[in-house]
Amino acid sequence: MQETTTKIKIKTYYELTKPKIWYLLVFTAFGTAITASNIYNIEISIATWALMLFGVAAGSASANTLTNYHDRDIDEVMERTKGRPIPSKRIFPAEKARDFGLVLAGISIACAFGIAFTTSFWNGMWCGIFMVFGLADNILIYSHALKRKSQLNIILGGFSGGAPAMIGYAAVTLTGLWDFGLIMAGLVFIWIPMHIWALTLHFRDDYQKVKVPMLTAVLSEKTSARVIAATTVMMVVFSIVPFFLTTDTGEPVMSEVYLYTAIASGVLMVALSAWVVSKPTEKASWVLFKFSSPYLAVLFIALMVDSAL
Ligand code: HEM
Ligand SMILES: CC(C)=CCC/C(C)=C/CC/C(C)=C/COP(=O)(O)OP(=O)(O)O
Repeated sequence: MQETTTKIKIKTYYELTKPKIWYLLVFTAFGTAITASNIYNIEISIATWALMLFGVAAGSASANTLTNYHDRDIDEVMERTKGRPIPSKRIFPAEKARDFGLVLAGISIACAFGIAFTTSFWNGMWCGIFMVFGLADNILIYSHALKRKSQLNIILGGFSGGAPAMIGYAAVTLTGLWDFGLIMAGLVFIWIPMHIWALTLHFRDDYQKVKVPMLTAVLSEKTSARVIAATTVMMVVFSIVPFFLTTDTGEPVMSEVYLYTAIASGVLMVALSAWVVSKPTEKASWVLFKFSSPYLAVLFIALMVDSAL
């Protein structure tokens, strides 16, 4: 049956937001909220869930849409991105995408601050602050300011990756926000280099074509593979930190369930990164990249399960 034009348009705008990416971003907010709720025994209202999850989805979708709009010139050239809605003219003029992204940004900020009415005033204020920070860091600092200029673009531009986790936590409680909340957001931040540098090693020719200085598109394949392995080891070592955290009553927040999950999944990632070092081929880096998202999801599942035990 012929798909209606409206249905095609909705699917195209949905595709523009890069849903595969914000599914995981929303999942980190969800996982952080469940973990905080279990540790401090706090009930999360339906209204708070709705504002938090929809807000993070809208915020991440907005960031992805507005960075797609900003990068429409290089996306048209890169093999990996030239089929996207803006370069392929399935959304035309491109300003329609920009306006869509701006509306989503407004909705996401309203949702985040709205948590002031469902949890409490300062919870909502902090959620709003983290949302504005996430949008600004990803759109302005990463995409506009650093992506085409600095080999460390994903470092300063990567803090936004932790914003959903901070929003998920602050939506539930401000107790432990700057230690346990920050650690969970830090799991996402420290995961980014392995995640993206494995991908950019795989697509190095694409990035060289558009002169985007991703570190592993600029360094030699051999050095890039070593950098990826080093960031993977750093990520795996950091992933064990939650096991040593305690509440202010000295209660450990995690048990061996989380510890063994983090170690087992970490060993797999280190082994994959060792494969990239031994054979810095496009295939090895692609496999490491494809495993990176499930790996992060497994860590957040372990946090949720262990905090419920
Ligand atoms: C500065 C930070 C980041 C950069 C530069 C980055 C870059 C990328 C790129 C270029 C892709 C491939 C997209 C495509 O070809 O369609 C990708 C995929 C993805 N990213 Fe990231 N990313 C970053 C942070 C994050 C964060 C924080 C998350 C979630 C917590 C995330 C989740 C994903 C997911 C789920 C995919 C799809 C993976 C797959 O296809 O298996 N990314 N990312
Ligand atoms: C709360 C909030 C708003 C948080 C925002 C966090 C966020 C959207 C992170 C996504 C980062 C990301 C996937 C960048 C894509 O890089 P790229 O544009 O270089 O990828 P591309 O080459 O595929 O276009």
